[in-house]
Amino acid sequence: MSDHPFLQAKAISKVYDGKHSAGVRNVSIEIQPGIITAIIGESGSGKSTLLRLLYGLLSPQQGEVRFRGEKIWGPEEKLIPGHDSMKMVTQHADDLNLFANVWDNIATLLPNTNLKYKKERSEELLQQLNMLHMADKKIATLSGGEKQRVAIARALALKPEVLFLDEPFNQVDTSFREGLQRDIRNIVKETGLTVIMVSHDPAEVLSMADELVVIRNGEIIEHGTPHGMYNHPENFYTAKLLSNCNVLNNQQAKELHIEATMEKVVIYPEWISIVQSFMPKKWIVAHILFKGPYEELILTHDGISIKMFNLEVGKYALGKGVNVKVSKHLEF
Ligand SMILES: Nc1ncnc2c1ncn2[C@@H]1O[C@H](COP(=O)(O)OP(=O)(O)OP(=O)(O)O)[C@@H](O)[C@H]1O
Repeated sequence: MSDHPFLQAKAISKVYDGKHSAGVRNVSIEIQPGIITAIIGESGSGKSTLLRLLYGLLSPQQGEVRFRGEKIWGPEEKLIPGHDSMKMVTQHADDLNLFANVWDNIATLLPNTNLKYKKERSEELLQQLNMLHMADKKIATLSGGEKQRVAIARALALKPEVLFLDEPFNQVDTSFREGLQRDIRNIVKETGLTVIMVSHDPAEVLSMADELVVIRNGEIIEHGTPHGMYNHPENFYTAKLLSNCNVLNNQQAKELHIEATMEKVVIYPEWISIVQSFMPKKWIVAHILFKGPYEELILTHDGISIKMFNLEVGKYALGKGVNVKVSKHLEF
């Protein structure tokens, strides 16, 4: 075992020409092995830039990236940048041979020196990604989600230690996404693979990642577990990234019996519930958005709107008056 950190960025910066604020500035981060780390942030915050710097696709202008103590060289320093133990899959799954079948797309990456191993490893990869039944299918006939599975199997063929995923599920149907996310989690659990992913989808990162890293304007502002960050975000920016939350000022919050000391009050929709009460019903059901298993209700009162989830679908009609209770709130 080496004493070096697994994967570490030390004060790295990459600022694009002519854009003083765009890119990544003075970022230090240590990636833990064997878990899924997700980098999240609003559009243009520098997520992809950070991922590419860690992978060696971009060279930092300052600072350095080290993998097990070994420097990761960028494209300006090395003909084949990065490290053999790292692979990246983007949303386009673009290195597939469209005219070959699934099996050949994977098997061609494995050496011919041991044909038994080649067959067993191809089978294992297809099994891990639930594609064994599609081994004979031509890539061109696959759906976006199936292609993405093959791209991931290819990336894993030579057993890299780190897999980078850049918005990997963007082109994948929602129904297909959860299965793929589960399979990746299983691979991480079974093989000890390290995954570093970029995503803008809160549901995806909350369910997939072990560690979240939040980036704003090219700087890391906080990191932690999905559970911890969701329930106790240090920053308003993080709360907004992770939840489609209600934001009120402290005066408006008084209408919900919240005496806030700070200016902004954040209430996640699931922290609001309708209660039976003899008090006058002051909140009016202004909109109902049917979501299948639940409804999203917009309640209004005195120019204030709040959003909540209602599991008792159909119970509250438009225009009905209700009373509400808030179980929790955040202040910023
Ligand atoms: N090659 C480039 N040349 C100039 N500016 C760039 C380049 N690549 C990215 N940028 C700028 O750097 C900033 C960060 O971009 P980056 O792609 O890292 O953000 P992101 O958080 O991944 O965004 P998104 O979620 O929209 O993909 C943006 O303002 C972007 O316009």
